[in-house]
Amino acid sequence: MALTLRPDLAIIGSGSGNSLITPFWDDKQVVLADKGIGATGAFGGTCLNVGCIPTKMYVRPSALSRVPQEAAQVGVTIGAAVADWPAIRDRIFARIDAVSEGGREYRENLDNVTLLSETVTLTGPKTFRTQTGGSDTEVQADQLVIAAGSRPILPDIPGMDLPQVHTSETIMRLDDLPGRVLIVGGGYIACEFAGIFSGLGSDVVQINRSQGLMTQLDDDISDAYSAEAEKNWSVRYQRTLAAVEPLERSSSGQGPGPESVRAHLVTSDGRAEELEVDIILVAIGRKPNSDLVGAAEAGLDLHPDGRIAVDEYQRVLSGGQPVEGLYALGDICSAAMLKHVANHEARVVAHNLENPHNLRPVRHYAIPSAIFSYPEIAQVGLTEAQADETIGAENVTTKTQKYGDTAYGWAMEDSYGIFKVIADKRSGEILGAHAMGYQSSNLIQPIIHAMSFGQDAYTVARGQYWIHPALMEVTENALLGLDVPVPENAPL
Ligand SMILES: Cc1cc2nc3c(=O)[nH]c(=O)nc-3n(C[C@H](O)[C@H](O)[C@H](O)COP(=O)(O)OP(=O)(O)OC[C@H]3O[C@@H](n4cnc5c(N)ncnc54)[C@H](O)[C@@H]3O)c2cc1C
Ligand SMILES: NC(=O)c1ccc[n+]([C@@H]2O[C@H](COP(=O)([O-])OP(=O)(O)OC[C@H]3O[C@@H](n4cnc5c(N)ncnc54)[C@H](O)[C@@H]3O)[C@@H](O)[C@H]2O)c1
Repeated sequence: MALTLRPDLAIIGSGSGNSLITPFWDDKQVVLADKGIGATGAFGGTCLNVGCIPTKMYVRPSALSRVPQEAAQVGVTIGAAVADWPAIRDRIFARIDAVSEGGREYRENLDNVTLLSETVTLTGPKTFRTQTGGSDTEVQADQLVIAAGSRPILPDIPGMDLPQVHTSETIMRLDDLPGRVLIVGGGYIACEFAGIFSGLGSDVVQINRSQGLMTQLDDDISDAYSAEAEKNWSVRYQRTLAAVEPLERSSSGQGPGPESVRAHLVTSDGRAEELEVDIILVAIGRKPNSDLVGAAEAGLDLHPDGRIAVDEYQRVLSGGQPVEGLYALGDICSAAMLKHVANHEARVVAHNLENPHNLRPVRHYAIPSAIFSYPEIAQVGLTEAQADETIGAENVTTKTQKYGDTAYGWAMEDSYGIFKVIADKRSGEILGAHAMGYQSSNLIQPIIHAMSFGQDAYTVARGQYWIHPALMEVTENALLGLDVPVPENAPL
């Protein structure tokens, strides 16, 4: 028999959606539905279980494994690093699994929250249906938030169901460090895992369709990063994966191990190549889960890439009009699939759910991101090409500061770090920044701050002390190198 729940609020997705259950709802009824994520069906969404947090917890040991190399450049000999994959993996997931399980238990034990650990499908704009314990449950909510995220894309080619073929959802739980890894893709996930595995000691081959890695970034950064990556692991451009086949150990016990696979690659000019590896990571993008929740069938508007369409208040659109009390947030609707964006949208949605007569808009300006690869990359705002197109190249000023030309860069013996700032030469307005190098995700924060609060480049550079000789002088010097006006009574 069908059970019908009529909560004040229903949420699909326990990632960023979980944070919507504020004290405001303590005396009201909430339904939270999540099917679980990754190999363990975990509670709490992508970032915690299979995304930002575990990847960065792998980045740290991988970076430490490179210390002997870096130390040698400044005259210190350290013995070869040995990465203990099971120990690294277990440290990471002991912490993460406990947080995820604790989060699930907390929600299960709240009197005002019903947790449905099932896949749910919309039956109308604010109703959905699930199967729990063998009986249908229908949820008819006063207000509904769709925060169902995104999932990895797998190409439709032979061999994608082999156990050696992974996405970011499974690769972090491997039994052992793989000897030979093929990474398919040249974006965020591919570049982060290429950095992780090569640092820990695997032989990494990364293939990408285009010429260059992270080609969506500013050209100078994409070029510089690609050049560094080529030094640190094997990179092959203009190739795609066509098929994967399993390889068996020969009867003589010789040849590839029982768990190897042969990857069939195709070059852009049609040549076939083969590669034997232990595992393959496919990281060619993610798609929004709007199909999983049945958004189109429920009459919701979708972008061509499958994202749910929302207005500036994160209200879901149907026939071009916002549906009252229906919101979406995070990867399922956002152009920027980033956790800090999903978190901001969740704060806006939380406010709007609680204050339907005083809606607040989202702020999608100066959205930064970092790629925690080796080297690390960080970016915010326009690329130089976008700035040229937006305000005319004659009005654009840029400065690229090398880490190696600052005092701390000398201390590090840095040979590759760069920090590029782009500004409007007429006003000093900062339009963007793009950096590659040690801690670039931190060095870029003053630029994000300045762009968010409308501070001009000169004032930011000279209106505050910069600690000498900290690495942050890279950012200061980049700003000082811009050809921008000095405001009247400018700080000295
Ligand atoms: C490997 C990796 C590394 C990343 N690193 C970073 C980083 O360093 N920095 C950064 O800013 N971003 C990073 N991201 C992106 C970031 O993780 C996402 O942008 C963010 O987690 C999205 O949050 P969300 O709430 O929209 O979705 P999610 O956290 O994915 O939550 C959606 C939930 O909905 C559930 N669900 C989906 N469909 C249904 C359904 N029909 N019924 C019931 N439940 C359903 C899913 O199981 C999931 O738990 C990374 C992503 C990946 C994959
Ligand atoms: N540090 C971070 O903030 C972080 C880390 C990981 C993921 N993310 C988020 O997750 C999203 C998804 O990451 P991603 O790396 O999967 O996607 P991506 O969009 O960053 O990169 C996809 C890559 O795959 C290539 N590609 C696409 N189709 C292909 C095909 N058929 N064959 C071969 N190559 C193909 C593209 O050229 C591109 O290089 C990112 O865009 C980002 O928003 C963020």
